[in-house]
This record gives sequence, C-alpha cells and structure tokens, in this order.
Amino acid sequence: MENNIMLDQNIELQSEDLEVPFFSLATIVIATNNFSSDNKLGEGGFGLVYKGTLTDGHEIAVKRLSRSSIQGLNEFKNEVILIAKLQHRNLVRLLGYCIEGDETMLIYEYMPNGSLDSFIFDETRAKVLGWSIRFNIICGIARGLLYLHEDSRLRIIHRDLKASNVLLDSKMNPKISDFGMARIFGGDQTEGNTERVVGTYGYMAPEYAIDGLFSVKSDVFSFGILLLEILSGKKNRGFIHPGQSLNLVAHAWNLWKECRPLELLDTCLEDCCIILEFVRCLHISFLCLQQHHEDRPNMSSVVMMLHGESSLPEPKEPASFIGKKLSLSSKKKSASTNEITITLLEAR
Ligand SMILES: Nc1ncnc2c1ncn2[C@@H]1O[C@H](COP(=O)(O)OP(=O)(O)OP(=O)(O)O)[C@@H](O)[C@H]1O
Repeated sequence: MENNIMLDQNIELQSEDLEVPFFSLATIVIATNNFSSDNKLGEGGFGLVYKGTLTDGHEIAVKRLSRSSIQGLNEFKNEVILIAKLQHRNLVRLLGYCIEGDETMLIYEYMPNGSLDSFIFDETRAKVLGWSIRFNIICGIARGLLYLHEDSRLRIIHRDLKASNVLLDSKMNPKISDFGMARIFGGDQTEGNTERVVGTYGYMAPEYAIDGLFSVKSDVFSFGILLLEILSGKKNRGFIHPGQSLNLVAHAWNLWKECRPLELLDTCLEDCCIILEFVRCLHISFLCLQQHHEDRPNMSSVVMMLHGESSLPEPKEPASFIGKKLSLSSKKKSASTNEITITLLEAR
C-alpha cells in the first residue's frame, strides 16, 4: 500500500500511474502567496484556480480541488493519468500534482491570456481577436483535437470541448484544457456508452445527450458549435436574436440557406475578415453539426478542409435541438455545482 495514494475509500491512485512530478504543498503555498485572492484566476467545476510563480520564476496555474467535490476526485485521477501522457502544442501541459493533507491540486503551465470565452463573448475584448488570429485559433483547436483522436498513443474522446476549455498563450495560440471528463478508447473501439452523461449544455451531440453514446464524432459536434461561436461571437447557449426563437445553429442555418452567411459574422470582424475563409469555416461547422454522427467528418478531414485541401460536401440541415429543453421523460436531469455543466442519469 506504500506506493498507493488513497484519495478516498473508492479512489486509489497507483504512484506508477503518475508520470508527472509531485509538487509539495509548501512549494505551492509560496508560489501562490498562500492562495491569495489576488492570485485567483477563476473557478470551475473542479474548484478554484490560482496563478503561482515558482522560485525559479516559472509561472504556473494551480487547480485546487474543492473539498466537497467527490466528482472532482474522479476527474483529478483521470486528468493526472491521462494528460500526463499527452504532449502537443495545442494541449495545455500538466506540470505536476500535489496531494498532501487535505489538499489535492493539479499544476499546469500558465496561460497568460486565459480562456477563449473571455474574448469571443466580450464586446471589447473580442476586437483583440481579428480574423487571422481567430482562424489560427480555429485551426489550432482542430489540430489539438485531431491529436487526441488519432495521433497520440491513445484514442481520446474529450467529451467537454467548449470555449472555456480553450486557453490562450501569450501569442494567442489555443490550447485545449480540462481532461477530467475525457475517455480513452483502446484498439479498434470507436464508440462508448455511458449512463452518466457529463458535458456542457449547448455543446453536446444529440446521440450523447439523449442516449449517452459518445465517440470522436460527438467531439466533432462540439467542435462545430465552438466554430459557430468563434465566427459569430455569440453563445449557442442562451442565444437571443430579435424577433426569433431560434438557437444559434438554426439561425446560422437559415442565413446559410438564404445565401446571407455574412450576417452571422461577428461585427468586429467586418473590416478584417477573409470572406472565403469565413464561408468555408461556416460550411465546415454545418458538416460537424450533422444530426447523424456518421454524416460528420472526422478531425483529419476537418483539418484538411480548413486549409482548403479537400472539397466540401453539401451539408444537410444540422441538428438544432440543442437550444431547446432536453425534456427526456426517461432520464433524470441534475445540475452540478457548475451552472453550465449538466449530468443526465438513466432512470433505474
Ligand atoms: N492553465 C491556466 N492558465 C491560466 N488560466 C487558467 C488555466 N487553467 C484555468 N484557468 C482559468 O481558470 C478558469 C477556471 O478553469 P477551469 O478549467 O477550472 O473551469 P472551466 O473550464 O471554466 O469550467 P468547467 O470546470 O466547467 O470546465 C478558466 O476559465 C481560466 O480563466
């Protein structure tokens, strides 16, 4: 038992699983100025996130598991084992972990520009992201996801891709974060099923939200939503358009059918956008948002399509139920402490 770290009665980490360095609590306390509120970067489902500076000057981000979070312990374990094996310029690097006394923490490279949602959904900050930066962000997210799905040693389904899980480095390069929900597939496995649907309302593919079926194609669907949000500067969840009751997907599709795609463009991009690239991105988003997962492209096709290296098939009408309430009588819906993450459980 000496080599094992007990997290609670049910969760046990084998120290040989941990390929990342251990940070002592004393190191983190010094780096974060004793978790000072000035160092607070934000808060997610896992708990509070702090900025820290190590004695050698390296900047870090520390995710401190909130004590009440049992779910967080599972996510912690998942993240430590999984992300440590991954290395790609479009994924946030896990630098280490700390388990000491009551404290459970993950230590990441620090992303000075924070998360993508804090730019695209903010009228003033959105102006910082001109077209070429946005297109670079879109391509980087696509490459990061492709690495997870096909290029790493493992096949990984992220399951919670969204704007707040994309962080930006000092040069506005995107890095996918938050692997707490991710699942590894072995060998030829392409699809998984869960009774515990976790993810974020507004980004979930229909087959995942309704039947708990997840695959690389459910991540492709979330990518499609994220793409629409980056192009339009509008949130899919809670989208409001004067005089309409449509969600963002349905609104975008109507504009597309009426040959008015440019009306979707974030107004702050009007002067700098390369129209051909914008229209191509919008076209790709509809392909990613197809109702049936077999009609969606995989991420390697998406990457090729983004670079104009592959022709684009005609999209069918995308799945747009996501703006409506998930009124599933056979399922029990429960909201987690994080207001934008929902959990759906099959009724027993
Ligand atoms: N490596 C990092 N560098 C800089 N800021 C970070 C880093 N990781 C997280 N943050 C900040 O902390 C906030 C909370 O992050 P966290 O990943 O815990 O939650 P979230 O993604 O917002 O929500 P959820 O837990 O539902 O996925 C982020 O929005 C971001 O601003």
